[in-house]
Amino acid sequence: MVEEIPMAVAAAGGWPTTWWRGAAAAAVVAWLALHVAARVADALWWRPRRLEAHFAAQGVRGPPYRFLLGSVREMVGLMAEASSKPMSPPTSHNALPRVLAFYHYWRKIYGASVDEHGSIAPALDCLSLFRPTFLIWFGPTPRLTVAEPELVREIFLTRADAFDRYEAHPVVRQLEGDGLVSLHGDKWALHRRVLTDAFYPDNLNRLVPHVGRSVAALAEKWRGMAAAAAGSGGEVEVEVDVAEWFQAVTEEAITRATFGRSYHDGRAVFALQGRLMAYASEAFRKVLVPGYRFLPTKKNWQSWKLDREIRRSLTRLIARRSHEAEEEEKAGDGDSAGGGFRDLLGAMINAGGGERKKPPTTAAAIPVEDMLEECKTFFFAGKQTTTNLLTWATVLLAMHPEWQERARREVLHVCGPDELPSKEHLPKLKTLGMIINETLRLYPPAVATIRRAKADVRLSDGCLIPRDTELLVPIMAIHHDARFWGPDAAQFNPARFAGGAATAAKHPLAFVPFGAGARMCIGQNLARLEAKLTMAVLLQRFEMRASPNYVHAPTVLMLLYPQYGAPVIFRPRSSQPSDPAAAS
Ligand code: HEM
Repeated sequence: MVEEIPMAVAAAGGWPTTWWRGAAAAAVVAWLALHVAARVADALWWRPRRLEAHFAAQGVRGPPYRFLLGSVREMVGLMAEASSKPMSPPTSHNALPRVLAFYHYWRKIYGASVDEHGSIAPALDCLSLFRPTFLIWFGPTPRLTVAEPELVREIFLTRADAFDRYEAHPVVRQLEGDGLVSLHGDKWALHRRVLTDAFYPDNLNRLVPHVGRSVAALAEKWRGMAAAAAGSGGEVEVEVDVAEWFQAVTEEAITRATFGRSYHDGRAVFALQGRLMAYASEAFRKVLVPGYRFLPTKKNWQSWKLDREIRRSLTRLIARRSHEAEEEEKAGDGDSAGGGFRDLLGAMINAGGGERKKPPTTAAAIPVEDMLEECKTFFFAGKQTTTNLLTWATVLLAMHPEWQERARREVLHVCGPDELPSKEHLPKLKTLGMIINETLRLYPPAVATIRRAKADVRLSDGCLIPRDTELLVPIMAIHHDARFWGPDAAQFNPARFAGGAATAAKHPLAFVPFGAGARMCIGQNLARLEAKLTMAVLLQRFEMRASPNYVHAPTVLMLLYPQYGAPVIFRPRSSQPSDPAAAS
């Protein structure tokens, strides 16, 4: 062995040089390792500790930061425990402790002290004014929870330029698409400008007959099921899980809104998108397994294949629509969506104007790739959110027969017992509007939203929020806060909205089911239209009551769901319209 050394030394250019090089390399490696270790230690330990101290100095407290995990383990534990038991009592709407269990628990411990009259405790520093504000840790990232409407105003409206939309996890982004929801800067502004017109009520009103017919078709099916149950000796009624069935209504509406006259092709694409979302939601449950979405599992293969298929179909559809738009332009016919309806895809294609003369895959105002992502976003943002609203509204009407009867009287008075509600009818359904608002207050489909400070931000009260701090706005907590809604905050009382949404609470920003400011939900008119229309058609045709199989257990998995489904019993009303169009 000993003799071999000189040979190796010779081969490497001699002892001294090799020794020197080896030592230098080792030193560099050691320095690099130390540097990386210091950076990692700083990111995972010292920085969180410094931030903790920074916030503590401003009077903001929270659960202690734990290495790497932050508050996640406790948060998951609190949420799991809360969702292990249904609501008690079962008719209660005090759902906050169950849905945002971590928030409810920590707010009691760390929220700024407030006396029993709701006054701020004296001698507190600036941020304490924004009761209840406290700090939690999403891994090593600080997350300030902010449930004070004045501060929400600053985040969403007056200082919105200082905050960015939170960057969702890649699995969530795969679900929601890289459309409006996740865009920033000029690209977001362009898309928002191009799409806004299509969401104006005058345009959406053209969807009323289509959506109305799809609800009536659903009602016909349920009537048929009730008749079949009676035929086999049961009651003339049917129990359905509305959380499942309403998906057909919302899918129809968002497909029409997105594709307009290309509805049939669009429907095929969105059917694929629905399957893709089912796979992606499964991946979402495994989100804590790093890299899971890249593993060549059978499900992942299938979802990659589906994704390719969706892209191919949408690209073909866009190419065809672009060509048609060009032909119409030549013929001087500007009505590219047909029937006067301005659909979202058409709006994006037409945004190119003169650019459209280029082949559709080259640069246009909105490139094809971005249109694809935007269509995905509409499907994600528009379908499940509205399904949840319809579900909770139906559950609440089933739980509150007095309000159900009041709403039915109004619907029968305005629309009659046989007619499908029209666009002229909808604004007259005031009670139904109040019920929908109260549903959005108690059970907001989007329970929270997150912003990230783009730079160090000093708020108007003088408090400093360091760059990259996330701000969690727990929409549901604000909606349930007795300081703004009064002592009956946890009760179902649509009458509080009799004077409109802006004045229903003590603060106009205490009701934000669709967010606020420039990034407010672009689809809220569509969601409200679908909700009013669906409820009106069902009230005309059925009496509804809660099923004994229903377990009241709202829970959150991205959105607010009924944990064990939403079975509701529908009994057809005797003076029943039979709508032949709906049955077809
Ligand atoms: C009950 C139903 C709905 C609820 C509760 C809801 C809720 C919300 C909320 C809270 C935001 C703002 C999030 C934030 O500020 O971080 C938002 C944004 C958005 N919503 Fe909705 N939404 C609903 C229906 C719809 C529908 C039908 C569409 C149809 C396309 C839609 C599309 C969007 C889009 C694209 C954004 C992002 C807007 C932007 O950043 O410019 N939503 N939604």
